[in-house]
Amino acid sequence: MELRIDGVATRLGGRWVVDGIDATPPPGALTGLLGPNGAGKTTLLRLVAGLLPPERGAVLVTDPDAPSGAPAVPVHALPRRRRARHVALLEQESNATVPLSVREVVALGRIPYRSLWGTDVDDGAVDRALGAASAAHLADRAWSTLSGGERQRVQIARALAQEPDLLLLDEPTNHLDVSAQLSLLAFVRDLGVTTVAALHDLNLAAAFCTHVLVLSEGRLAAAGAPADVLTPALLRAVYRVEAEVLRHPTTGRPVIALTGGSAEADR
Ligand SMILES: Nc1ncnc2c1ncn2[C@@H]1O[C@H](COP(=O)(O)OP(=O)(O)OP(=O)(O)O)[C@@H](O)[C@H]1O
Repeated sequence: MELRIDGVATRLGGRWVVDGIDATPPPGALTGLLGPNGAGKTTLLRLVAGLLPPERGAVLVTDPDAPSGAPAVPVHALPRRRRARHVALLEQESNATVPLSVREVVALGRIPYRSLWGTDVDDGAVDRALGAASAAHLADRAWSTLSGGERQRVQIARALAQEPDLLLLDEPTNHLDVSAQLSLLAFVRDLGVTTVAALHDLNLAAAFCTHVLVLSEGRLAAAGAPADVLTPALLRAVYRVEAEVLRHPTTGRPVIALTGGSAEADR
């Protein structure tokens, strides 16, 4: 799915928390959404998901159900059911108390595909999603008994079960051990689906993302390939840290070595 973020801005609590963002994440690839706490990443993901209408600008997507060559449309104008089939958002918080099994939680991702009368669930899609998220072994467990990392895998499986054309992930590596972080990001990178993931780990972003968007106080501070964007000057300006940017000996990707604390605190 093609996605264009066109001058998007919105206020929350009377403040512009997303303030005029223009970006075109590459279709079919993994884009990292970076920036310090409070920079506006979650809010931008909710705008892109169509859950929050922008006060200014528009989030434009190609409608997969429209004839080819049809113009892009604002995502929040897509009918809800159609949007739910094509756009999946994995949010940061999950409710731990719902009395469902893991398989039932993942099957929630299939709701937009159900016929009006049917109770039919596409077990194949649920199984594929559980497998892809390395959560097949959890299928019969009660959701409320899972650890944080296990819950995160199941949430990812639910988003994948939706078989979206646009996948939006808010800190998907949260709670995951290092091996699960690597396999999740390798999986979504190779999925061929337009994916935007808010990430705090700059080295994971540098290693797996085709493109990164760096937000700072609601504005786009930089966008492009990780090697072009993740420079010491950018890290100092946006994160207030001192860092050296090395090259990975085998992949050639940037490796960020933090060398000092807050540049602000050192002043
Ligand atoms: N409902 C709300 N009302 C008022 N302010 C809000 C609301 N939701 C978010 N904000 C503020 O908007 C700003 C952006 O928040 P957002 O959650 O988008 O940032 P973020 O980059 O995802 O942060 P983090 O890395 O900490 O998750 C923050 O200053 C936050 O306090």
